[in-house]
Amino acid sequence: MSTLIEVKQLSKSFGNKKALNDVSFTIDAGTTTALVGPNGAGKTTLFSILCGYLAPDRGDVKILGQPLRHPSLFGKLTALPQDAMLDPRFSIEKQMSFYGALQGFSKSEALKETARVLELVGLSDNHHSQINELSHGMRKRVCIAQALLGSPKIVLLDEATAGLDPLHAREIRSLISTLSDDISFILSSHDLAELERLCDHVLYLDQGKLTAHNRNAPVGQSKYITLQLHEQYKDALERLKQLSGVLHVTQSQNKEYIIEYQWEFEQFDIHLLKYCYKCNWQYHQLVNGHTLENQLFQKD
Ligand SMILES: Nc1ncnc2c1ncn2[C@@H]1O[C@H](COP(=O)(O)OP(=O)(O)OP(=O)(O)O)[C@@H](O)[C@H]1O
Repeated sequence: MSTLIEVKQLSKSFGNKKALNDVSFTIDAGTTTALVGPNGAGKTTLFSILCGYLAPDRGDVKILGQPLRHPSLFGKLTALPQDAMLDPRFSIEKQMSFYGALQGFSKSEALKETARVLELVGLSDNHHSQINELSHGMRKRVCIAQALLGSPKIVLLDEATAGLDPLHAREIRSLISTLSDDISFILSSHDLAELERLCDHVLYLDQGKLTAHNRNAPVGQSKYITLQLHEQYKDALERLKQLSGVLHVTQSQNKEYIIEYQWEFEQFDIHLLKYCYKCNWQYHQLVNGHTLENQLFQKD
């Protein structure tokens, strides 16, 4: 698997404030990465450095094997900033082809490229629409289309679904999921359930310090499954501990259990579901591994 981004010992301060403190990680091709962290953790600073908008104080960054701001990276890494704005005075086609021209496309190529990306985001019928004729979800899709101009390999999306209603947020998630076969996305969001569905690699930043998690990697000799039941059933914790193959069970929150089981146990999920059925428990959700929230915030 080829490495898309390699960051070594990256630091950035604003005055006395260490926004990024000795951050190192790699991102491989074909992964969708979540960038998670509380307010002020350093996410935007990291995005800004990767985009070349901000220079780091220290550290080494390679994107597609090249140093930051290398001319060959132009158009290969793009970003949708958190508060991307569209100009209400111009049609979508006009704005997009303008951005295409800034990327070096001729007028006719820019129009062709605009048509390509608008089709990708499902807005082929809206070339001539003005921004104020579009819903919030459609506007967000236009911004994503803008980030797709020139067929980038890496796209950074800062809070791509923030402020959208559940339906439009779902539309955007499904769009990202469809496009992620060809593009490696790095998504920053405060919505852990959203990142859970879309990402296989998590970068967790807190006060400028980073820990990385591979959500699919088995740990040691056991595996984990997170079970959410519909109700708080009597003795569920004790009964789950009795199930064959189970090594350890913790109750992470009301109605939710993290079950550690023997790694060689095949189809443990089916085994567990049959057990739920036998106990007359209705289950709400079954997630292989820890839920992202548990993985990041629970010490067990
Ligand atoms: N231009 C700046 N000048 C001074 N301090 C800054 C500047 N940019 C960021 N900081 C500080 O650096 C730290 C990291 O900020 P950053 O915006 O990267 O966090 P974030 O994780 O993106 O936060 P949020 O989730 O709230 O968007 C914060 O303490 C912030 O106040």
